[in-house]
Amino acid sequence: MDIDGIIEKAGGAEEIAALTGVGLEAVRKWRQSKAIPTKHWPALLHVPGITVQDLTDIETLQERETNMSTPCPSGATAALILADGTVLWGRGFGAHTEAAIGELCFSTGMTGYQETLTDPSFAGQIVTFTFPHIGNVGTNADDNEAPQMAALGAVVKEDITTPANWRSHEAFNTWLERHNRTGICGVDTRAITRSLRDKGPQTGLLTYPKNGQIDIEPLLNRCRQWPGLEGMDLAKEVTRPKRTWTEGIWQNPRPERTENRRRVVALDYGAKDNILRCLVSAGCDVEVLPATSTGEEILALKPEGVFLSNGPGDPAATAVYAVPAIQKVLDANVPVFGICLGHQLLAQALGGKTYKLEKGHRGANQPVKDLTTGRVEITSQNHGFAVDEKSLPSDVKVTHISLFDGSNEGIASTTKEAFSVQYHPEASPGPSDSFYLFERFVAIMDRRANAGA
Ligand SMILES: NC(=O)CC[C@H](N)C(=O)O
Repeated sequence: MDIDGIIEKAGGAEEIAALTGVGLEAVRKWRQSKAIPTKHWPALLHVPGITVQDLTDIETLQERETNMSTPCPSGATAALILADGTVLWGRGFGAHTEAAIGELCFSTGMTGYQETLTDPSFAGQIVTFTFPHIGNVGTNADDNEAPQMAALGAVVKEDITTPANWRSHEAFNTWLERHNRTGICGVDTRAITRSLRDKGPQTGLLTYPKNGQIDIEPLLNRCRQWPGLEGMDLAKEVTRPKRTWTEGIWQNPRPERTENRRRVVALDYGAKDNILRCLVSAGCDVEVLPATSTGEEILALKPEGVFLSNGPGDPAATAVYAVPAIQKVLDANVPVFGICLGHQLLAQALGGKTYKLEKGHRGANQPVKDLTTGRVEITSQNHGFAVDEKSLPSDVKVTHISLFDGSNEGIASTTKEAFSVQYHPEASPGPSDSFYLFERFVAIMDRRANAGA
């Protein structure tokens, strides 16, 4: 509500002047300056119908207008613009850009910024890190989850310092620049996080122009025109060509199984490399196929199991080509294991639906309960969509739930060898509580091989 709205609510300028005792002249001044000095708040709050929320709304509106008309404040070289009109000025780093536009999200992980930014699931998104010291351990050649950086940009609190870690090969800002991606620091990441938690997902625009000229109005319009992630199939943009994957994880919780290895086809909807490493370490020989592979192409490789990877975008959009392929695999009675986007695709292939979460889960400390064992796992997560449990047919059971908001975190078919989880058991970054799922997948294939299936 703006000033005029408040005055109207109180019955007009004369009325409000009389009720508050501030005088008509003062009320006129509020109108001109579009602000109400806080010293007048207590009197205003006695006016029937006027709430603290009304007055804070005005403050926010006014701040926005000041922000928008302010030319780049001294020292600021970049800005993060939100679709609701909020402008956060800061210092840019990495590659210059006039406008990087995407869904603004936040991740609460305290480690693993390099893994997060190279996780293809973040395509179409700008990541705000709630942990303030991003870039402090630099970057290295081993921690990428994919060769390209998928996230559109990074929003961080503190300035990027000289890397302090023996594994660092390159400073975070030069690494970002080499990946042609932009960062902004010096912004209030807590305020962004609160706003995203209160209002839900929002479009953000990151600008760090070479010439230093930032004109907010046209950029805000561009930001508002971005259609949002819903309906976007991004898996086909980040998927990689067919390849054989042979590398296992570096710190294997168990010795790698060298005998009776299982032939697995992994569908790459935007797969993180560490998932493929986990499959290899658990005992799989992994052939990776691109996202759009058909059921026939998958089955032609005679897999003993099919793995469905994580990935970006709206699972309902990717389902158009992925679900028919997965259904072919299920019809052929080949065991299926899915992670994150793979979980959402399996749920749809089994007859369920997905929806956009009001508050996405992103971070490495998300508690999940395994309903079959009662055990609680601390998991790594990164998703903005979820499986709608109400849409699941009766032959699909819920196996895991989030202890943060009760949303679905895992399913299993009661008639097929198919199961999946919404979280990231490969945990890169994150705790390795959930490695057992890779072993569970291999155990299913072992059982079938031993039974001569
Ligand atoms: N990490 C993932 O696979 C994310 C899946 C999906 N893009 C989501 O946001 O829910």
